[in-house]
Amino acid sequence: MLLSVRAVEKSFETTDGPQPVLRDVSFDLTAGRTLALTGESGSGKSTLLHLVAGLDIPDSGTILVEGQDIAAMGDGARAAMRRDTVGLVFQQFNLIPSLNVADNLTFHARLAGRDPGNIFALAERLGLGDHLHRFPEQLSGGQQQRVAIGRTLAARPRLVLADEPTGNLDEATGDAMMALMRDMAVETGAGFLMVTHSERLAAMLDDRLHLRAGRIT
Ligand SMILES: Nc1ncnc2c1ncn2[C@@H]1O[C@H](COP(=O)(O)OP(=O)(O)OP(=O)(O)O)[C@@H](O)[C@H]1O
Repeated sequence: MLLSVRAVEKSFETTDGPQPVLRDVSFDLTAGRTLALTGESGSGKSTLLHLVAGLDIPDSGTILVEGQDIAAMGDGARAAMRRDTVGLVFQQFNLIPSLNVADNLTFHARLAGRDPGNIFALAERLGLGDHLHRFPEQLSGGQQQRVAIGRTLAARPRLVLADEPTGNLDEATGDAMMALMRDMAVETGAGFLMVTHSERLAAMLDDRLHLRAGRIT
């Protein structure tokens, strides 16, 4: 199994004491499948995605990525897992301002020691074919977002995690980018987990997980 989440609980400390954010969350994601994570604002979606990405640790329960318990890993092993196995697409693009589009697109693949593949073909697919030599500040927000998506996918992660990755794009471009992310993830045999508020985007994926007040419903 690519991803197994079992009985995960997570609370955050507040001035009123610990506030439970995730309660008894369990699900699986198989390689090659796509899963939408939906739920109202504050239901715990981003918190769950951060835990799966190894950016935070659950209070109890287990998260296995390719059979490895990420809470049991040391910091170094968790960082290596994030670099080698997981690809993140967040709303903040975090492009490297001093690198042009071509070098931003290949950056993560090189960090992970992978061949980024045909960057021209990737740029064409992203609608960035004419922009490979531009720098991030010379791109629109939507174009920067497409670079961020392409950079993640060029590293061919086995688990692709996305948090509202098309939030800054118009509907048609957002749908096209979602389809591209989904297709590229599936083509490489990866699993794809995406947080979204959009019923339309959720319906484009194989399966759906809905959170209400931290529980799967
Ligand atoms: N680091 C933190 N410290 C304290 N509380 C937090 C922290 N991170 C999240 N929370 C709280 O946990 C709850 C769930 O937040 P989370 O960001 O996971 O929700 P979400 O479903 O992704 O919401 P949205 O759709 O608005 O992004 C919220 O009540 C939030 O205030």
